[in-house]
Amino acid sequence: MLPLLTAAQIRQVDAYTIANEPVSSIDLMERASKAFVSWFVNHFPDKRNTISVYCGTGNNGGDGLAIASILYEHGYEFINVKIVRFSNKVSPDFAENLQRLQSLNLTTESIEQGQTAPQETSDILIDAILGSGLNKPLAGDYLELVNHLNTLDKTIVAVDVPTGFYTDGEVDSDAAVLKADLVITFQQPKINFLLPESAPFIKCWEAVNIGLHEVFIESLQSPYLWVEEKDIKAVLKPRSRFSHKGTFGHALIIAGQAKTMGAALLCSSACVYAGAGLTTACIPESGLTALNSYQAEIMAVVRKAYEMPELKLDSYSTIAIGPGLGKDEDALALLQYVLEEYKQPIVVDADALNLLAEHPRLMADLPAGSILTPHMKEFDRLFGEHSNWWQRLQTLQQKTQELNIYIVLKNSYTMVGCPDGKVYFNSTSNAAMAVGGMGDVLTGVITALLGQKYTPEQACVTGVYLHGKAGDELALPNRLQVVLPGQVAARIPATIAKLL
Ligand SMILES: NC(=O)C1=CN([C@@H]2O[C@H](COP(=O)(O)OP(=O)(O)OC[C@H]3O[C@@H](n4cnc5c(N)ncnc54)[C@H](O)[C@@H]3O)[C@@H](O)[C@H]2O)[C@@H](O)CC1
Ligand SMILES: Nc1ncnc2c1ncn2[C@@H]1O[C@H](COP(=O)(O)OP(=O)(O)O)[C@@H](O)[C@H]1O
Ligand SMILES: [K+]
Repeated sequence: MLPLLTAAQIRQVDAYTIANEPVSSIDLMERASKAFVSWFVNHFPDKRNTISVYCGTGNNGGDGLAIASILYEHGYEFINVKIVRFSNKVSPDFAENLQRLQSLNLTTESIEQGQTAPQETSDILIDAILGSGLNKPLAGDYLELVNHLNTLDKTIVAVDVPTGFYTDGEVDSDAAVLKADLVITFQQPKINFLLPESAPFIKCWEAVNIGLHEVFIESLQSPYLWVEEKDIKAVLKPRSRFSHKGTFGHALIIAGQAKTMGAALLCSSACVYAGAGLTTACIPESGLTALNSYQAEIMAVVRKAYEMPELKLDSYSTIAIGPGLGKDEDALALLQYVLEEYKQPIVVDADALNLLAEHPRLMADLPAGSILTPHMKEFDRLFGEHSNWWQRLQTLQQKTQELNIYIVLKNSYTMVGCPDGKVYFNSTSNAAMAVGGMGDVLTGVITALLGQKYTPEQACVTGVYLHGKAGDELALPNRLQVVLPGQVAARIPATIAKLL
């Protein structure tokens, strides 16, 4: 897991690395700039590109100067360096890199205070004006320059952070930010890159490792963690030779209504594909034929209106409740029954979440370690309206600790909040997965993993990763704009196989 740090923590790590590793500040800057260029060259291999590098006079600008030199040495000939001299403060590494640059045959020009931005003829602009040192919203000359550059319709590649963008804390949707087509960021994605409010400012980003002191990074104990493939590989367990269906748990999925049987089918089917030994769906009578024809492997317990089905809850190793369940009295009675009778962690999704929101007293009855899987709207119904995602992230940490549960807050970088306050950010999934029913599949996958004796934390983190990865494997190679939930469910075994 890659710890995600705030800007203040990153400054600490930079300083610690320089003090404790055999690397000077200027060499660390050189390392970062080389890492930037190695990605840049991948994206823009044509050396005839005309490139303007806008450099502030702090360390972000220092990176910009080093990047200009390295690009030039790589054979990019058409480089203009534009030094934004709006401040009299100059960082030592900036000054040193400026001196180094002067030995190369590169055109540099300065943009002075109060001066309007000069003509721009380059195709690509590299933004090294301000980075993680941002400490107030842009104003004055900076604001004017950024607004002007935003009107030019050029390809903008930001160094570390787009100028004007806060890497943590609340993001103002009206903020003045130099909008980046690509951000090549150092060491780790910045926390706010992972929240939807970054969308207007950042089209895409890449993180490049610059070798900051990893032991010190760990020692900061950031609650925010980025999940990588190696983390999932370390958790997934291959099946042993003498295993049998009883080894992998019996999952009960309480879901579906006449008009929303699809949710029950998708959820139960995903549970089967994600490896549950046995899967039983508790569904309305009207859905039985659909269930049997959709997936022969699923067993059924039939519900009749106004009648509690006979459920021997203790015979199940795990229970999920909610997809397509509806919110009528029967649904509420079922939820209450499960909360009263079942003492192991359960998975609560969709309508069961909405029932919890309408009857918040029930939340105290959730078995310890249970998993809620809301999307943004369900989350706000449960815990109140939020005006931004940073606030939602804080509530996620607060509620998981208070209720001793896990919350999977679904998004393009789905967050898994844990009872100890940790939050995992998922690195898989894509917009082709924005299709109704996709969440039902996720619930099925998490439930199956829980039944296979993964801990609730592992079930959430691994389930979210596998679900997104299956969607990526289906959509990305062929640039599909749409993948269907049923396809994602059926893909899960192949996704797991690849990781094992
Ligand atoms: N050794 C290091 O510390 C490393 C730093 N790196 C680079 O250094 C950057 C951070 O550098 P700095 O801390 O020098 O900060 P920046 O270069 O981001 O900003 C420079 C200075 O501008 C001022 N400023 C902030 N917000 C402003 C605003 N709205 N209007 C006007 N002035 C403002 C601040 O005094 C700030 O220190 C990173 O983003 C990264 O690019 C990399 O070279 C990796 C190593
Ligand atoms: N733009 C996107 N990028 C990445 N993942 C997405 C995107 N849109 C949706 N998803 C994923 O699809 C699922 C949608 O869940 P949800 O909204 O509950 O769907 P439903 O209620 O229809 O089943 C979530 O796991 C979410 O992470
Ligand atoms: K920048």
